[in-house]
Amino acid sequence: MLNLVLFGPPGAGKGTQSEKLISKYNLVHISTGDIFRAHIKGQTELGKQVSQIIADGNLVPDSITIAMLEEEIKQNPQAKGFIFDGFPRTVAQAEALDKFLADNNSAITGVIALDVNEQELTQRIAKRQEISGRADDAADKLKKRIEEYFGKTIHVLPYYEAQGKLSKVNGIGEIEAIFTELSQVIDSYNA
Ligand SMILES: Nc1ncnc2c1ncn2[C@@H]1O[C@H](COP(=O)(O)OP(=O)(O)O)[C@@H](O)[C@H]1O
Repeated sequence: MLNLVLFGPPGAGKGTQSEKLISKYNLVHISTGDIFRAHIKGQTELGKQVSQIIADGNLVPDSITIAMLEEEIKQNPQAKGFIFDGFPRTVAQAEALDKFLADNNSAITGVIALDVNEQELTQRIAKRQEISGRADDAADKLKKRIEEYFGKTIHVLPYYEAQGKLSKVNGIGEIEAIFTELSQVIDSYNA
């Protein structure tokens, strides 16, 4: 199995690159942000529980997020591997994912962090909001999301670095050029 964590701050391009990677490597894409948004749109119980938290730019509690993630993995028993996009966002989530995969005789293959500076992120998301209309893309909410990233999520990096699983790729430049670099890292896992 090829289990990849695509890591990076809001607006780093995780979604864009995930779409390209799943078709190249035949993986299942799990974006916790997309799943939450689908629940909110479908007005499910979970959706109602998280909609305000997300609109405010805060992280959803670990217990809710981890349970949802595990459910999503279980629903794809035929998967050749997964790309985790937007998960794990806390060290507790990373530990839970490791444990869940180990219990299923699997593991994270590698973690690739897309490196993008804060100024570029803010510009990209301002542009995206014109199209997405996402409430959490508004300037004040975005500020909160970036704070959550640098306050909590960034600590996931040393967690994986200690396991020797972390690679970094420059997330600024042409989409195709970044995709090529990501592919090179992934191909090196099997080499
Ligand atoms: N792993 C997670 N843990 C906690 N909250 C999450 C997680 N994934 C997504 N969310 C919630 O969904 C929101 C949107 O996530 P996402 O679509 O990944 O956005 P982006 O990458 O643009 O920040 C987050 O700001 C957070 O509120």
